[in-house]
Amino acid sequence: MAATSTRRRARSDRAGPVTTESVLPELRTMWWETGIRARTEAGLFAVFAELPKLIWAAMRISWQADRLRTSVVAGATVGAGVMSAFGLLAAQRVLVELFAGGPTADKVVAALPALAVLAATTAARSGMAIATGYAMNGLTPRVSREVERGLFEVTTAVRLDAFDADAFADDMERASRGTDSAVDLVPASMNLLAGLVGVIAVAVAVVVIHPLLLPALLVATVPNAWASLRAGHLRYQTYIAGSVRRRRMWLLHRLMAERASAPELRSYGLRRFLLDQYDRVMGVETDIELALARRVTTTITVGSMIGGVATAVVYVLLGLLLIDGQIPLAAAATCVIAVQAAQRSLSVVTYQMDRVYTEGQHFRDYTGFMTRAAAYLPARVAAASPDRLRALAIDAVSLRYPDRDSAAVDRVTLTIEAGQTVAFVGENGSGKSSLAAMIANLRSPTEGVIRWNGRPLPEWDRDELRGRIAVVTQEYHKWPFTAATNIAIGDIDTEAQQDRIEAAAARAVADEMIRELPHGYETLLDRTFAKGQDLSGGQWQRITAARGFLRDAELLVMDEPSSALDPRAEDALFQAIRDRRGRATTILITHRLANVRHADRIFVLHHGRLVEEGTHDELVAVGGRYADLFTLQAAGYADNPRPPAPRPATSC
Ligand SMILES: Nc1ncnc2c1ncn2[C@@H]1O[C@H](COP(=O)(O)OP(=O)(O)OP(=O)(O)O)[C@@H](O)[C@H]1O
Repeated sequence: MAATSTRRRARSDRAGPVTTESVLPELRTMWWETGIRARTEAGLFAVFAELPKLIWAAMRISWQADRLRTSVVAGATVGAGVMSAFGLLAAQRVLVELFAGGPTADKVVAALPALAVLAATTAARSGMAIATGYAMNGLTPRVSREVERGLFEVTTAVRLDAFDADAFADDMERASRGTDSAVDLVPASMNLLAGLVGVIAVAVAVVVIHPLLLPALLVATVPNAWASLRAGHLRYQTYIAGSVRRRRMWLLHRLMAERASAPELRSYGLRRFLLDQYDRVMGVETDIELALARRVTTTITVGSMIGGVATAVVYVLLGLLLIDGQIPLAAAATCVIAVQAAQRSLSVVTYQMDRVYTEGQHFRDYTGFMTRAAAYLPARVAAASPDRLRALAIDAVSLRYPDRDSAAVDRVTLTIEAGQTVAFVGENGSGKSSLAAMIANLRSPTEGVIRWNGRPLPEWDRDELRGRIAVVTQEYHKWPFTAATNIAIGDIDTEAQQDRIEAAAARAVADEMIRELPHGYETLLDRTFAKGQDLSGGQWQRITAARGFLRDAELLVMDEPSSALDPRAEDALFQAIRDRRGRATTILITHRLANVRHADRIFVLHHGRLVEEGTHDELVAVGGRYADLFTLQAAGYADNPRPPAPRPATSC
């Protein structure tokens, strides 16, 4: 047993064990993380400097979301602060009257006007608090909608190449956290403003009573403010540092708990392997969280201790002033009320400052993302409406993915005439899908130009062009909608008509299969819904092909449409593709070369370059790369593809 495990260890050492670092290299610090961390390590003064900007940002987004409610909240907040100041001064007046000499009845009568003012300000403050709460309840969902919709408007509009950049995915994750923060930032900013107005009101009242009490008030509250801000700062740093780790955790969650990965997880026995990864990533995460908790607790404890001592100093100072006869008893009593009110308001301020700062940082991730993502938005040009396709010219076109040394498509030049069915052929990774994606206007060439009727693609109206091209991608998406909707999204701008959907399904050999589903075309194709169904790979591919056929587009790009189809379905699908010849243009990408025999033109790609082109017969006659691939595949169908290897001679 021990020998077996030693052998196993020795073998795994030689092969290089699969470790978290080799599988999850992102766990290492990345350049953009370092940059952001440096920014967060700016001191507390920088935090103070930032608060007005953050509050302003919150006000702006709130204003954009709902002007009326924002005005109500802002007006009521300032009004409540003003009422606090009047209330405090009225309270002092009441105490002055009550502590004056003379019969009690006379003192009460004298205090009545001030008492009335006190009651009115208290009632007004309560009314404003109710108005603020009511307006806030309506404002929050509107703010949430405003920012979230803004984010989705950008994430659905950015060019496809944005998703190739690793930093973009992280940026987007933090931005979506930022949309939640906006919902917290707006009320936090309003509460902070309310607290500030309250503090100012108390400060004014205290100065009126005795100016010396103001610095004492500051001493009593600044340490807590510092501690809260420091804690927020620490939390934000940790959040940034854990961004990549969280993404990996999320991935591991999905891999271990989702249906899609469940069969392979079991068949390859990946349970232990994934749980190990979870433990290691979680171990790092827990250590970071514990270190953070220690630092936050220390900071808050120190702040509270200093704050407590400072409050005691304020009360001692007040006692000394009273004994010394420097302030009357009524003023001293008002002062105790004022100190408590100031502390209440200041604890609101410090707490809300923490929230505004922390949420504000996340919200800045959102606004920063929105700015950076703008660089990935397609250029807006006054574009012409494309006329019906006559010819597509691909002129010295290259595509280079970020962080890849070689070009995926390398200076390819070819022409496709309207009505032709052409095929892109080549080994895995030769650049077929990348070239098709550029022709379909999903990606832009890094060099060269693609012309639709002689004019570069970017000069045509993007949306109209999209309406003329249908694409069936190799990595099709299983949309969590009904079978009918899954086909209808092939022409989402047009009202879905059942007969069109059924006709498209019939062309893609999907009609009969869909009718056999429990609810026919209305069957939900997602197991996460009640009564939802899943389909086999080939059945999904038929639905995807139907989506491509729905529009009967001028240009149809079909990337590996039949890889999972049975022979009968495959034959019917290619018959439907052949039916388009002369009428509409089709670009076909497939490894099943028997299906491209009838193509008008076959383009052979190798390492991104166009190495051969011609009809099937021409290419076979040339005896080049296409002929090799075709012969190799055809041999698999021959009666006796390879002569049996000669047996070794045996002596009798
Ligand atoms: N989004 C991407 N980011 C980086 N590299 C990519 C990306 N997509 C494709 N590639 C690379 O570009 C090259 C061409 O890929 P492409 O998908 O165009 O090949 P293909 O001929 O369609 O392959 P297959 O027959 O396997 O579908 C490959 O080396 C691939 O690894």
